[in-house]
Amino acid sequence: MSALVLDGKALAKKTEEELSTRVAALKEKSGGQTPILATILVGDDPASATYVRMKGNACRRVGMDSMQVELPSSITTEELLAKIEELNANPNVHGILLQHPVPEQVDERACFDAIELDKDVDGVTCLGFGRMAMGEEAYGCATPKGIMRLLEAYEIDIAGKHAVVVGRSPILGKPMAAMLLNANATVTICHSRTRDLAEHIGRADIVIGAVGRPEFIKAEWIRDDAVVVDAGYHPGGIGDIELEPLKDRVAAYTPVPGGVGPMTINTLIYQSVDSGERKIGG
Ligand SMILES: NC(=O)C1=CN([C@@H]2O[C@H](COP(=O)(O)OP(=O)(O)OC[C@H]3O[C@@H](n4cnc5c(N)ncnc54)[C@H](OP(=O)(O)O)[C@@H]3O)[C@@H](O)[C@H]2O)C=CC1
Ligand SMILES: Nc1nc(=O)c2c([nH]1)NC[C@@H]1CN(c3ccc(C(=O)N[C@@H](CCC(=O)O)C(=O)O)cc3)C=[N+]21
Repeated sequence: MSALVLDGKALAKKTEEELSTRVAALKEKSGGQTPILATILVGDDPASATYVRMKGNACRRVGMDSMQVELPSSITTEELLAKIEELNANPNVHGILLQHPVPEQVDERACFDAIELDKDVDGVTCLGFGRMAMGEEAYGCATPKGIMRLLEAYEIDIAGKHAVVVGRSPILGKPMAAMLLNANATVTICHSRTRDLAEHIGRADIVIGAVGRPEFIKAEWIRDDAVVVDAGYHPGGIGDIELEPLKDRVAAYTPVPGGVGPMTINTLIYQSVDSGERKIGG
């Protein structure tokens, strides 16, 4: 039997149609105002520049504006904090994205946490994470929230299932685990100090690959009928999971590309529209 393909690209496209309608309605009501997402790119890493450009393009597709801030790689923490404060104070800015990673002399955590909670549409602040983890209202961290939206759209059962998250980074693995826990999964979090990784993965009903190493998670570790979510992305369209041998024996999987990536961007835009509606009045 061939597996269900969790098509993030298609879901993102469909959602963009709904978002376009909401943005147009907001514009109509407010005499021309649209939600605005400010993106901050520090330095000249070409991959980061591409992602930020894709985020700006997605804003345009739904009729939103974006404000693209580009800063030199020599910037200090203080300078970046000052820029974030300026965007916090700008009433025309409804969401702020600080692209990760920033240069190593910059305190990324301090800069993420400087983002005002109601503009944290990428879900990267400690406060937003804490609220989300406690089940309070907050914008979700974009990649894990995008994965949750994808699983929900395909009516994948989570409650009572054993989910194994491989990776515990602040903007992916850790919030992913909290979201799955809130959805009543039994959650195992694996990381670089985990022993017997293959055995943990072998017990998973749902596997989330977020390791950052190409095809590090082997197909043979994953059991038949698992739901496989590959959050990894490497040049050439390779994920963190060896997907090819799984395609005819698991229950469902996210393709790379076209799975998690488009949902990350879509979630950022979705939450920016939510923020715009709250501030402009939807
Ligand atoms: N599609 C999308 O929208 C996005 C995709 N990504 C992709 O997701 C992947 C992960 O990204 P990110 O979370 O930022 O990466 P990080 O490098 O920040 O985190 C990687 C995690 O994997 C763990 N890890 C590393 N080696 C091993 C190992 N040998 N065994 C078990 N765990 C290990 C690390 O453990 P430890 O904590 O112990 O160091 C860490 O928690 C990357 O491929 C990235 O490109 C990321 C963000 C968005
Ligand atoms: N503050 C912050 N928030 C992020 O969400 C964030 C970040 N920093 N830093 C980097 C990672 C990476 N990331 C991706 C987004 C979309 C695709 C994506 O759409 N990929 C396409 C393919 C893209 C291509 O063709 O190159 C796909 O998977 O189909 C990938 C990766 C967001 N990130």
